[in-house]
Amino acid sequence: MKLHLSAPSNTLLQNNIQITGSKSESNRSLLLQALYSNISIENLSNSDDAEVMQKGLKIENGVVDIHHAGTAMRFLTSYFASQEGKEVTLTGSQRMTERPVKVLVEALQELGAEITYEKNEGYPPIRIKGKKLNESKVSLPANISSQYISSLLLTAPSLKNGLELELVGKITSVPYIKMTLALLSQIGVENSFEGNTIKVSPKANVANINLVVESDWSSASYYYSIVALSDVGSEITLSAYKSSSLQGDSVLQELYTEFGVETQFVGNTVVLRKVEMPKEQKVEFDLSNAPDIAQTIAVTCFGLGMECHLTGLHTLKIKETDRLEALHTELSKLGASISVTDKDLTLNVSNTLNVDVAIDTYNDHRMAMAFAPLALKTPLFVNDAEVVSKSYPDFWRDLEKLGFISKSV
Ligand SMILES: O=C(O)C1=C[C@@H](OP(=O)(O)O)[C@@H](O)[C@H](O)C1
Ligand SMILES: C=C(OP(=O)(O)O)C(=O)O
Repeated sequence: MKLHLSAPSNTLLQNNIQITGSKSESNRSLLLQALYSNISIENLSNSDDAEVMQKGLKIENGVVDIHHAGTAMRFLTSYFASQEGKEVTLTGSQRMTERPVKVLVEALQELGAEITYEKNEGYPPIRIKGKKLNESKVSLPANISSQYISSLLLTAPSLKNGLELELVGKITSVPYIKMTLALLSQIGVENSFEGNTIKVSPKANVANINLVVESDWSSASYYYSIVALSDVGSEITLSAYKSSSLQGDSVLQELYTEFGVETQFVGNTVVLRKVEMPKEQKVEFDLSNAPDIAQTIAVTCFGLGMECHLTGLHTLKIKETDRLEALHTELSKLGASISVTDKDLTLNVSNTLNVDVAIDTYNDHRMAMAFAPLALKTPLFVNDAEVVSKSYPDFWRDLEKLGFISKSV
């Protein structure tokens, strides 16, 4: 589906949007629920990634296809490795077969798991024969993806002796590890994270508990961008959020003050309000703790004609697409002056803003959603717009609620 997207006739925006549950919290909660059946979940994400996770967890034997869902691929690897009697092949989309899992597979093998590669060493598809994992200590590199660590931690309480992880190197995407540990704490699993060591105690049963998933902050980022690019006085209310969030992307509240967006909590909603911009016309952010909002921020800066220097982006090359290359290509098409390395991005001021550019999305939901707010500045096309369903299936419908005009062409 190719969409042509243009601005609302009134760019003084006023609306309420209900955003689906965090896919990160959902997929963690689902895995814990598979281990402890008396966990219930509220505000589960309606995303493709949560759907494939639910389907995957039901399979006992055979092929589990998790499409583009990185969390499902990584979380299910430890889960199936520790499930005696189950034997599965975990696979996914073409891109998933290019996203590395070696660090996780090797850590699990050291714990006693039986996992083999079906095609290329280090990458899915992988064949897993579930076994009792008897070892309880392992070290692994922590600078490639935090999902490997969360994967081990989620399965840890079901192991006979729990788990002790030693993280080697600079730890990336730390808030996601803390989210995993916080959810373990919520269900009563003891854990600690001191220096480079994480310990999780075993737990046979948990008390009945209802996990309430907060709505997705990464999805909220597109509204931060929309408000940043709209008229002073615009206001969008998002629900349902918690003032003490487990999601690292809630840092948007601070970062977007640089773009004239104020955030206020009213009950379980956040109100985003556009105020006068600060004088500073350049931002520098280290996003190693919030990699999923890099695309949103780069596009906001371009739309506002601001310079930016984003660092800590070393994980972006192995996500749904090489996001650094994708940003470079698509922002250049629009007229940006941009340079990228394998870990940072620099946007210089450019006076060009091309009209009706067709944005390619590279099977990456965040490419589609990050560029959409730019329609407030110039009409554009979005190719393969359906990719948004990976995390936010209602995205285009919600933009229409704000008055954006989207036409399938
Ligand atoms: O654990 C999680 O839920 C996630 C961790 C992050 O990945 P990395 O740790 O690979 O950066 C993030 O990009 C992804 O969208 C979700
Ligand atoms: C990187 C992402 O997802 P995953 O790694 O779970 O596929 C994302 O949603 O931006």
